[in-house]
Amino acid sequence: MARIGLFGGTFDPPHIGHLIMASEVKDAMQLSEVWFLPNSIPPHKQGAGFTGSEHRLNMLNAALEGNAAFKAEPIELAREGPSYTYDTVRLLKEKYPQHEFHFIIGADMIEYLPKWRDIDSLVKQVKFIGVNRPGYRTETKYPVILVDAPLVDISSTMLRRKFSEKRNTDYLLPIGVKKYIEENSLYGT
Ligand SMILES: Nc1ncnc2c1ncn2[C@@H]1O[C@H](COP(=O)(O)OP(=O)(O)OP(=O)(O)O)[C@@H](O)[C@H]1O
Ligand SMILES: O=C(O)c1ccc[n+]([C@@H]2O[C@H](COP(=O)([O-])O)[C@@H](O)[C@H]2O)c1
Repeated sequence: MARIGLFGGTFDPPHIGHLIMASEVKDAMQLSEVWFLPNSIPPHKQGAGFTGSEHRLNMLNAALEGNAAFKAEPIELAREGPSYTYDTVRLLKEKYPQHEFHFIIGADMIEYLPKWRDIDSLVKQVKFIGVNRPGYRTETKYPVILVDAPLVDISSTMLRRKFSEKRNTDYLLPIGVKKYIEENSLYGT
């Protein structure tokens, strides 16, 4: 049985905060791989306007290049409607009954867990691994295993703003992702 981390996100764009947390959780929880799940329609960002799935998947692949234990799993992109984690976990458990899945979330999502679809069943299906994030609390009534990772106060929102204002983004995201953004004129570049 392989221990797999599932890391869901919008990844618009992926940044080093995502990579550091995945890497720290992999080490702390002795995971063999982390599968990054770009969502199709983020359940709590509906109507917010985000970059198309194809660009987000391409940016994710660029971010994960060179790490054989990290891969993009576009399972949510194949489904219509909001990407509820409950549906994703059910499908993955059917497809890979031999794996033990751990779902990685940042502290903003720990706070939001009470609002997740079918959360009381979901916590029985998958182990939640929570990572600290500046400005958010990690206390919760749900069974979340906490992993302490170096705090990085970077968000995709901050990066989208920096790109649109033509400000410096060096070292905040992988160089391949930055190149992709500039080549495809994303975020007003
Ligand atoms: N700097 C960070 N520290 C800890 N957790 C993070 C960090 N950035 C993102 N996460 C977590 O990564 C997951 C995916 O996040 P997402 O792709 O929405 O990135 P984001 O930076 O929060 O994006 P946005 O600013 O657009 O809301 C979520 O569980 C989120 O809590
Ligand atoms: O299933 C839900 O109800 C639910 C509600 C909010 C967020 N999520 C998942 O949490 C992950 C992080 O979400 P986001 O929007 O911060 O990228 C992503 O995989 C989402 O699909 C899931």
